[in-house]
Amino acid sequence: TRLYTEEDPVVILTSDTLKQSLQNSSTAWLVQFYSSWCGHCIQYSPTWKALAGDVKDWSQAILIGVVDCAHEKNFDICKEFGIHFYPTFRYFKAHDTTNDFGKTYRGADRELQTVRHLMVNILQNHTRPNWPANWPPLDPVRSEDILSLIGKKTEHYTAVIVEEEVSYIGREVILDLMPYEGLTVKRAVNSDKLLMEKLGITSVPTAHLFHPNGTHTVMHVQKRLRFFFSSFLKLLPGVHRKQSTSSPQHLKPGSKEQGAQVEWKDFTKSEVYMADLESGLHYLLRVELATHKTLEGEELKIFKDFVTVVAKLFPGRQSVVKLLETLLEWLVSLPLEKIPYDAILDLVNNKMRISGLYLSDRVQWVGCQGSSVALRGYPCSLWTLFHVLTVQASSRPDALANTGLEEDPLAVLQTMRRYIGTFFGCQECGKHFEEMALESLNQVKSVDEAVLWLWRKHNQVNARLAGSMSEDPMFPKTLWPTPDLCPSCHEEQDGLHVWNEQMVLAFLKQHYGASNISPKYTSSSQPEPGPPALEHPDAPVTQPHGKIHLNQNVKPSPENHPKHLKRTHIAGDQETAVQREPRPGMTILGLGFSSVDMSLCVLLYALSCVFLMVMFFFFRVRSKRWKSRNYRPYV
Ligand SMILES: Cc1cc2nc3c(=O)[nH]c(=O)nc-3n(C[C@H](O)[C@H](O)[C@H](O)COP(=O)(O)OP(=O)(O)OC[C@H]3O[C@@H](n4cnc5c(N)ncnc54)[C@H](O)[C@@H]3O)c2cc1C
Repeated sequence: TRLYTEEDPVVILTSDTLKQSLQNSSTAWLVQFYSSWCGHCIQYSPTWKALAGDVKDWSQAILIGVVDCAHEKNFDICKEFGIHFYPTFRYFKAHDTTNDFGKTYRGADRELQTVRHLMVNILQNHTRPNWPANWPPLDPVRSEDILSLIGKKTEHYTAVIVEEEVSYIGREVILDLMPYEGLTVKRAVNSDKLLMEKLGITSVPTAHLFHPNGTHTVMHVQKRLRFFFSSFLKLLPGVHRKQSTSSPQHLKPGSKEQGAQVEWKDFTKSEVYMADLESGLHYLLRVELATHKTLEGEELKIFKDFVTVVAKLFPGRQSVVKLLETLLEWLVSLPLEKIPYDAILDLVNNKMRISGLYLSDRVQWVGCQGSSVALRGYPCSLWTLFHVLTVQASSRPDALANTGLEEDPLAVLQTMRRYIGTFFGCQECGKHFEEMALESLNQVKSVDEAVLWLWRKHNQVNARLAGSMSEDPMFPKTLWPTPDLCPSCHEEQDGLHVWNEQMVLAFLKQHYGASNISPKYTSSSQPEPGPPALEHPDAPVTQPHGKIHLNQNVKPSPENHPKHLKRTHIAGDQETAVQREPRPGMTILGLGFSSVDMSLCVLLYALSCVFLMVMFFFFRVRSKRWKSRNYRPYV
């Protein structure tokens, strides 16, 4: 196997792509020529990958590449570039037309922080003569340029990092923020006495933030580290990742899309919202599952396990938990090998009108709302649901007793893995998740490790998707929890950001714990229980039978979209509805019988047949015995 794959944040270069990538490139390059059989290269590969991940946001200025010189295809190109030893590190300037073979880095120190500083130097010095117009300056700015901002209204924020001349933090933060718009980051040095005096700075590094309205404040971060400064700036309101021209246009909160008013719901990042969890369950049970007409075999088992885990662990409202428990009882007690989806839907819709069971069919994204209808929503709620479930499994160890899943620290994660692989509409996501599970799930030995595993993998997905089309510019994908949510979770070791996992675990248990789930925006319109609903299948489709109302905030992605559902826009009613085809049922004497009714009938019929047969044989045996006992032959 190769040391680097497409999944890594490095650019894999070959004889076909190396020269054309380097020549007159809009970015500088730092390329490692390695050999996959060289022990040093193998040992060094995790550092190189970590470095590439660490500077992923710098990619408009400098890219990290690799060339495998042990690959037959690259023999000639490595010879042409004069590579004699492995690994060899070469850097190449941006906009270079000379076709040279780059400069070799000969330093013995290849630690991540040293190489990152080298990259800053490459950019600053090596590229200085023909500095690309779209690159932010890395040299310190003059005090006049900063002091002139005081009291001046501007269109965006300006952040000024004031530090020692030799410090790299300012330049690293400038590069970290390169793909973002809505702010400019500058660097100043503490030898600028006028600036120090005017801004009242007594210790460095520090940062000042000039707001668009002309005011300026000290940037309050819990730790004066690169990651804290960068993270603070990325999360400022109005600061978001630049969108490529092909990306969809995004909404500002409260703006209009397709004529429908998107009602923005205020929320806080430090809470989890029951409305998201319930909307996710609604989507899962009534939309995603609807693509499977019947459940049987492995699919049925996976669904049963999913319902078991959710019914036992979901810290939801009583009406929802009762509904899930009823669904579970029904699935467990019916010895059917094949269950039509419609029967499940009838239960989810509480067709039997059992008092106190209810799952709203309105989609209300709150913490999961996106700046556009196509972003966030369901997948966000699914992550949230599983984080909540892993935390519940660790805080309520007996909750899964007598389910067959007790004693298994992996119960929630395995259920999630199988659900995602079998039912989750985004197949690619399922494939990636399965790869991650195959790689390390077997190392999870306790329920606490399960909580951390899911957090780690979710961050891995965030890192992979940062800057991709599915990222909501208003909710950039970053390492989570961000320092504003959990300062003690973050530390720095040898210039590299590291997690304090003990703190992360404590934070996850608090954040996803039952007491941090806010009931705000949950719908309370529970219908009054009435007599069991017997409907004519041809009658106008009314809720809850068959018609699923989604408000404008939901738009299943094409891959999630059930094929047999018709999407319609209801004119005048700013609501998108998904209307199901009329379901096959049975009409007797004008009365409609649902699949639940039918299966109960069949079950009762079978039971009464068995009962009658038992009675028949019982009396036959008794009458034989009676006859033989009382038989007196008359001779
Ligand atoms: C299992 C799974 C696999 C996926 N794979 C892909 C994929 O391969 N490609 C793709 O394009 N999309 C994938 N998605 C969708 C993608 O991960 C996001 O869910 C989607 O883009 C919406 O992003 P979001 O901004 O709402 O944040 P999400 O990533 O959905 O996160 C939801 C919320 O969880 C919290 N959070 C963020 N990170 C963490 C963490 N590390 N630990 C705990 N909580 C956290 C935050 O509050 C965040 O708002 C996947 C979704 C799932 C459920």
